Amino acid sequence: MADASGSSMADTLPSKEETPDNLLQVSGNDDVKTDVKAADESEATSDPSVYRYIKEELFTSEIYKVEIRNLPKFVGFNDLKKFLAKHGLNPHKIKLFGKQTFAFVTFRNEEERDKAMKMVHGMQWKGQVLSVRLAKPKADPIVRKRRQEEEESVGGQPPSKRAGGDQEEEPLSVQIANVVTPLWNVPYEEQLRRKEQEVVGVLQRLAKEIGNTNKAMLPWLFAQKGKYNKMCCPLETIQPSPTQTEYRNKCEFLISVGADGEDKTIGFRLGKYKGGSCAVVGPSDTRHVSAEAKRVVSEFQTFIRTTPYSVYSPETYEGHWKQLTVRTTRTKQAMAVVFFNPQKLEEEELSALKNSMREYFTEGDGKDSGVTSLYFVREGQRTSPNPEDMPCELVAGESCIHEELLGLRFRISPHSFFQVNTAAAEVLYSAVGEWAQLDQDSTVLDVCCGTGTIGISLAKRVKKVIGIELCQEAVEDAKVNAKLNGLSNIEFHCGKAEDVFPNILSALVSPHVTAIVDPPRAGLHSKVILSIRRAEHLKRLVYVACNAKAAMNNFIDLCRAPSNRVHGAPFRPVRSMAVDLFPQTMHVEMLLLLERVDYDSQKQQPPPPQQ
Ligand SMILES: C[S@@+](CC[C@H](N)C(=O)[O-])C[C@H]1O[C@@H](n2cnc3c(N)ncnc32)[C@H](O)[C@@H]1O
Repeated sequence: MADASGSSMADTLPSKEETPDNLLQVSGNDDVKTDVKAADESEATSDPSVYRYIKEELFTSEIYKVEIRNLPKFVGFNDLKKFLAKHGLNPHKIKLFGKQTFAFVTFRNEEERDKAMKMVHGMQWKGQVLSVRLAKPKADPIVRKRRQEEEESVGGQPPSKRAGGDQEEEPLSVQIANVVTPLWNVPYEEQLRRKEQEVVGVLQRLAKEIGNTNKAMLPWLFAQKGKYNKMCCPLETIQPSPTQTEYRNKCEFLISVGADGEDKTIGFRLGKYKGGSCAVVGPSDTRHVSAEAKRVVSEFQTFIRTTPYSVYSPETYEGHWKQLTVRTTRTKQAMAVVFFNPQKLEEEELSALKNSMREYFTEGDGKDSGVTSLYFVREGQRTSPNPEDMPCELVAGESCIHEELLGLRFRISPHSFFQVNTAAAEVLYSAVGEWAQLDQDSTVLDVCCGTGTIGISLAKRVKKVIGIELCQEAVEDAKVNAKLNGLSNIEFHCGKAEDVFPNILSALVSPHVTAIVDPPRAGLHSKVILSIRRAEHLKRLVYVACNAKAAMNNFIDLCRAPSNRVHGAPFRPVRSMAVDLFPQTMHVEMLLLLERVDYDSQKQQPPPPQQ
């Protein structure tokens, strides 16, 4: 699962995304309480510092925010998103508040916001006349919390000390383990059992949903539920990760003040920014981080402590050092990408800093750190929501790293996605290959293909592979990777799957088409699902889900009865399995094989479309 930067990463790591801009991420009604409070405060507060994060050169959609009032009762996040999409509006974030009849919606720019205001204000929806007005940006939670603490402070004592009394705190190594590897003290067998249970829950729910949305499947469903513990299909034994510690090949570390009081510390954030904490703890005791990554962190920490530049504070927006991303490979290469806010530094100062960094890691004390690819990112200069647009300068070494997987070789660029657990990805891809039942006549559609790993691992068995991927850098990698592995029956297309997939699919005439989809956490856009449904020559689909709950709507749409909206025979789930790519955390990857219902071979008439 991942994000636009390429992280399907079912990732527990605190990341740079917890900036104020992202605290109001598009979501359903999950954190209603916090945000009702935030909504009140965005009206009430007059403290200007809580809005300091809105600086002209930074992208934040909070400045293009509106409040839509008088919504019909019981509309959900998806209803509102669809309603706005129907009118050509594409919001950046939507926030609804439980049973309330208002929502906050942000846009990417003034033009889109103004268009929404004009269009939606006065519009009728389910008998309600909507009203729209400008809304204030959300207050920065950490600054708000500090203000609160100051107000509550008695005799200068920080509130944490007052509340804590004599209670002993757990050591920092335990506290951070609880945050980033919450299952660290659970035996691995038990971790696997819990994850399998999660997937059982998903398949049981899917059985219910299929029953509700496709009555023609009820006899089949009834038999399946009877055989498979109320699930819609059999669940095979969960596949463990070959290694359960030090397995991560990519980690995003923050640079901040250490929870132990040490300045300029590189590590994981102990609490959430939303909860008012910026302190970090180094990864030396963190189980899933590799020894190689720990070495890079340690060298980087030594280096930044020699520089005159302070750590960036998301509270004051001052300071420089912000984040370090480390990627390592089995081939003993390491990519380090450091995020630095230049503030008002002159170009010469920045050049001098980059030169000293280059020297340190190529000739100085850092030369044994293992870094083979060193990047410098000017963090404060982001003017767009797309992380690929961030200027990423190569300071030393190679521009890419290379990983080995299933006997193949893969180039990886800084923005490209790559599964974070290489050994477990081999288990996952092997199962995908087996389940897809391919032969020399098959055409494979590798949807959300990243650096081409899945398609490339299958290409020798099939006639043709077509990969589709949003990230330009990943597509370039995928093309190089096909060549590196001597493959010529494979092509890659760059774009959003929802834009390019329908045309690719309708142009395909082969009767042996299999789709393998591996989308980011939120799942596939409904346009992709609808075109899969319409393409009746596509009989088999392997769905790789890094968040099976979030993929539920996709599963339901693949299986629901045909209707005016959904054309083409439905699919039904026939096989499923979990693969543990993320030991010590609750995340797990789920595989679901779906096959097209073949009415002909069942001597069954397709049911009339349901309205
Ligand atoms: C979970 S990763 C899977 C990548 C690849 N299959 C692998 O195993 O390495 C999801 C990929 O989808 C890409 N992506 C995100 N949104 C997309 C979209 N709308 N259309 C196409 N690709 C998208 C991401 O850049 C990322 O590379």
